[in-house]
Amino acid sequence: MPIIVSLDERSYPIYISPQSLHRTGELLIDIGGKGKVLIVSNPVIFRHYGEIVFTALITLGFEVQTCILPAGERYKNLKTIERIYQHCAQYRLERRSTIIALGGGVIGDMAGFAAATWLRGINFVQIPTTLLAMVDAAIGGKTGVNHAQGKNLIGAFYQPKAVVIDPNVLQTLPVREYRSGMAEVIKYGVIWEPELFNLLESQPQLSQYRYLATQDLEKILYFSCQTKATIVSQDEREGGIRALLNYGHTIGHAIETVTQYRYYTHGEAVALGMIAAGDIAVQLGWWSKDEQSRQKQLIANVKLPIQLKPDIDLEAIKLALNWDKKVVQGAVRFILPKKIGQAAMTDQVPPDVIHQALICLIAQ
Ligand SMILES: NC(=O)c1ccc[n+]([C@@H]2O[C@H](COP(=O)([O-])OP(=O)(O)OC[C@H]3O[C@@H](n4cnc5c(N)ncnc54)[C@H](O)[C@@H]3O)[C@@H](O)[C@H]2O)c1
Ligand SMILES: O=C(O)C(=O)C[C@@H](O)[C@H](O)[C@H](O)COP(=O)(O)O
Ligand SMILES: [Zn+2]
Repeated sequence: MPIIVSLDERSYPIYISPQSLHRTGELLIDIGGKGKVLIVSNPVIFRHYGEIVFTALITLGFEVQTCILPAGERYKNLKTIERIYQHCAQYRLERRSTIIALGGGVIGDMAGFAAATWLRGINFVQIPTTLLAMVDAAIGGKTGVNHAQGKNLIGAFYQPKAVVIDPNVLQTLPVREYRSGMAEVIKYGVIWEPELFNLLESQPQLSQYRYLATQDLEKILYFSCQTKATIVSQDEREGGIRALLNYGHTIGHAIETVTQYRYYTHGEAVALGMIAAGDIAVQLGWWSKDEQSRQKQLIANVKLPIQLKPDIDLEAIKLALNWDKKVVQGAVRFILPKKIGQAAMTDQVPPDVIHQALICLIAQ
């Protein structure tokens, strides 16, 4: 049974099943897809999985074209979106046509934004190929690109018609990207799901995909996708509870922007952001030193970074915080943990507390 993101007429299924890539055609028919399909991907991912998806669609009568974009966060911008539009125009995509994102969060965010805006919205399906995109980016309808001033500043809420997760594709995922996805999994454990946190803590080896037993990976995928689906179903446009999903992102996004996406993957920056947010929470008396060390230990067990490179300009990070989308009337708002499985938002964090958390992040 798929997990459902429940949003009235915009509700959609998340299928998690090995070999589901081979069933892309049937799944697309199930959700009413017909006619033209544009697969948006990058060269590495398309080399691994493009043909499977292409064939699955062609054999069921779809008219399939491809749009292969350069890989990397630094291409997540409006210039690349224009390339997708060129393909949409060249292949005359119509309102009933479908864009399929075959890739990680970068491809998903961009393909989704193009789908949201081409002809003011055409069908969109997510086939995430990174752990991070499976558990987070492909679900919930946040689409968009970066701007020179900051991360994801341009975008739209636009839900996919389905999310198709084939865990087998993780076999080719580079280990650094697997770890990056684990950061968002840890996030769910801290903000929402203590059982997931305990499951992660109980793993003897978390740092590589191949060390995880199949049933544990399945549980991790289900817990994570279910958590995201539950939160998004309650608050599609981040008017309230959805902001919890931004745990670790306030400082994480600032780190990514200031370092121009060169040093850290998104998940690595979020891991650092969670440690800093946890430290702020300790300073404010929101959560215990003991829970902060459990969080830090888990992050370290995954072999995600727990320290910021010393040459990074802390003042620049503090300035970049002002571009966070949660800012209200100039006040930066943080998601802070209260206990494992519970977090809340506050705009009452004194500047010296933020400064101290950043200093701690460097000097450990
Ligand atoms: N929309 C959302 O809700 C949301 C949530 C979280 C993150 N994001 C965004 O997602 C992006 C990060 O996504 P990501 O971590 O998936 O990184 P990514 O999309 O950059 O992919 C990472 C790398 O893995 C490679 N790759 C992907 N799948 C592969 C596979 N199966 N085998 C081999 N190589 C593979 C890609 O070519 C790429 O080089 C960021 O831009 C972030 O802002 C969005
Ligand atoms: O889905 C959400 O809501 C999230 O915040 C998930 C985050 O992991 C993700 O990185 C998201 O893109 C960040 O959103 P933003 O609004 O801060 O750009
Ligand atoms: Zn994220």
